[in-house]
Amino acid sequence: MSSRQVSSPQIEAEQSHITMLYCHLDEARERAETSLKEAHRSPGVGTARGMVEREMFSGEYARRLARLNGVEHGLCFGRVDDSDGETLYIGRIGLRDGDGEPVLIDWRAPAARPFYTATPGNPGSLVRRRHLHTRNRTVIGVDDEVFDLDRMSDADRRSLVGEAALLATLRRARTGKMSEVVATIQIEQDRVIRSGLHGTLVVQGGPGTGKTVAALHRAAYLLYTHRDVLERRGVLIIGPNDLFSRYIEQVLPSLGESDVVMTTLGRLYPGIAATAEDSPSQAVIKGALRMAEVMAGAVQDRQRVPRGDLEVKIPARTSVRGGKEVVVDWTTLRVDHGTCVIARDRARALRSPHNESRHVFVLDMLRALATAEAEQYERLMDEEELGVVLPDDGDSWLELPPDEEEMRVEEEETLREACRVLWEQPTVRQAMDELWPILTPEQLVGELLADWEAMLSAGLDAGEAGELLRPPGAPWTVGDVPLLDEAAELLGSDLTGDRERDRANAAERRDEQAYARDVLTYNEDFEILDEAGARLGDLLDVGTLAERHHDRGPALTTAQRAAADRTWVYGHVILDEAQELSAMAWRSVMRRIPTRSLTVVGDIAQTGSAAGARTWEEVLAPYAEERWREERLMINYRTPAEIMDVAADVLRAVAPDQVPPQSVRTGEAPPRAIRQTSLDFAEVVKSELAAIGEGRLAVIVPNARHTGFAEVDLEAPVVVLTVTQSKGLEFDAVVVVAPDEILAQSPKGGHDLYVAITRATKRLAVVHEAELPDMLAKLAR
Ligand SMILES: Nc1ncnc2c1ncn2[C@@H]1O[C@H](COP(=O)(O)OP(=O)(O)OP(=O)(O)O)[C@@H](O)[C@H]1O
Repeated sequence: MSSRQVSSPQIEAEQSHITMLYCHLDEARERAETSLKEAHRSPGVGTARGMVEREMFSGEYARRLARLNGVEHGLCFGRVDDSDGETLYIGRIGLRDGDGEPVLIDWRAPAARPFYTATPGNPGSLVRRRHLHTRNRTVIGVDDEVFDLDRMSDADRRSLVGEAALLATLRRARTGKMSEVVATIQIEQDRVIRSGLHGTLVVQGGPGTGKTVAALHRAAYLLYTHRDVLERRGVLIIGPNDLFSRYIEQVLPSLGESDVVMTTLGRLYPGIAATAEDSPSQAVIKGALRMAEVMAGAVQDRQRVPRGDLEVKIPARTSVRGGKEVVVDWTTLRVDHGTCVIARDRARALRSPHNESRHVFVLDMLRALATAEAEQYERLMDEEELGVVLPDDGDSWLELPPDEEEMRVEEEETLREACRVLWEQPTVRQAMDELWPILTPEQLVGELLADWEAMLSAGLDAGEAGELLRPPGAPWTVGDVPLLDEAAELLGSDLTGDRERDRANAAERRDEQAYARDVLTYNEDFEILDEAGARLGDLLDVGTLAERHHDRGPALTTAQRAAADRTWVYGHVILDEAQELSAMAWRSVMRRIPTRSLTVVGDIAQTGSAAGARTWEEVLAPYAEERWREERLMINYRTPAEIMDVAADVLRAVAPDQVPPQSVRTGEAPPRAIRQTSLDFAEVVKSELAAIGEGRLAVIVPNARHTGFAEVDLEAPVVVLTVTQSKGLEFDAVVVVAPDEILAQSPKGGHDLYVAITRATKRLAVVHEAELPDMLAKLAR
């Protein structure tokens, strides 16, 4: 194979093709803009149907416009020529000319695949792969890889010069934001990206092997290939923290895809944004699967019966004083202990969520109270009758004995009415709330973790409870989120008062669905075609349309609806830095994807959380058993070989069974160690910054030294981070401070050190005061 840069006539030829493509893009944009404006002006606005149509059309056109705007930069980046003389241009989206002929192939389309998979040893039918470099809309360079010089024309052969597109990309200074790599996807990454939608795919790879970038391109590929399912159900991407989400947020929009839900483990439970971290020992306790039983125990403990009989005071006599009804006499109703136990057990036996079975418990208890009230009343009557002689009117014997069934119905009605009256009594409600309260997940978890005895009763041992005990109202930690999610499952929704509303809502939804079906049928002739020729009916389903009609506010995208709904079931979930998830966190994630259509991305060797994964087999066993597949990425695109050599020693010391990835680049400055009597890193930072010229630098410090640093701005030239914060990120230069303290800061300290030193793309300096750990012996002094 030869690889060269082509001469200026070739660049000119490519320029005219690129100019033509941008013309098509502009036209497509104009069409979308005009349609959007027309949709806003569409007739019938004001009527319900008009509003729905307007919402529906403008939503779709706005999305299409955003997609077209997102691909402006680097619209076309490649070209392949095959042995039959056919040429295809590869770009971020597909475009057709006026005759419907494809002029640009979407990188995700099957026809584009040879651009990524052809190798010198296995070129398929390709004779040449060309990378086109553009700035704005101008072609500034072209790289060719020629697989079959013999099959090229003489003119083409003469025009070849070369520089590997990949290496040029990798050498660029970092900006603080991850970029897409659509022009230089490598074969092993292509396999990950195009792996089928179904089932669980684990992408295991060392630092810098492109796991994150491949997973994001996979999201774009899956949305393109399975748009029907995935636009309806949504794609969820879960990252380790907000900083990481900010780092990757531009990748999908720049690939023309913005309709995904991006979240973190701390935000998985809607309404809570947990950022605080637990200590390693707390994380281990909260993360163990056993916590599911503890949570169930905590719920059971909130389904109480009194120690003895239940006694509830209710008003016996009231009188109106000063316009107000006041109680002048109370009476006590008593329900024996056994009856209370039966009521509790009957409600529990339903196996419904706590808040939903409260209804059954309360009804049984009200009946018992009403019966007690009736008995008391009868006793009173009997007592009164003892002293009173009824006048004999002589006729009473004539009354026929009442029919048994009639009596039963009458009694039942009296009982129900008595229950209803009792339920109005604050004292009765209070008693019910004490025995079987309506609980929110926040109440259950918050109160449990602030109550040592409650934790013991729920199933934790004294040591564990002591470890987790915290003041009421303490901030939520990331480790609390799976507990809240578990609690939400166990508690269910609060049904009191909601039943009627639910019923009304369900009826309204049915109407809306029928109406939406109507609109879609009505619009069958109303052909809105996108580039792929899809009609409205293909773009929107009845559910989505009905939902938009229902909201009546701004049209909600699937992503927006999904993000606000804890019980939303996604079409696909991508889990990054997945090695950090505890067993309880896996449980929460799996709830959102019962089909197990999941991409799990991570590196067992980088596990920093004490509750994190040791093997993928172990964490996936409860959910996917043997039914998952693995792709391994072995080439490190980030860290140069000089730094990776040092990192490999660390890995050997802390995880000898793990294989370090091979660096694709060499030739950067040797990483060095600087011993100082104080750990003042200002001078080192200054000299490293001068050495990289432009780009970004990170100082990675032990947790205990990370105090007083403001909110991290990844686009600033220098940031100071903990190892946890630096996970998944990269910088041109990295200064690691006090490696001995990083090693000692947690049971996974060695893994943390491995993560810290593999963040650099060019330069690494280690500042230390204590003796340098042996595993860093290869650093230059
Ligand atoms: N095919 C590629 N073309 C260009 N750049 C690439 C390619 N693959 C990876 N890179 C670059 O390599 C760097 C590392 O990629 P990424 O962050 O995805 O790795 P990772 O495996 O997730 O690393 P870590 O485990 O350390 O988080 C990024 O800058 C990414 O853009």
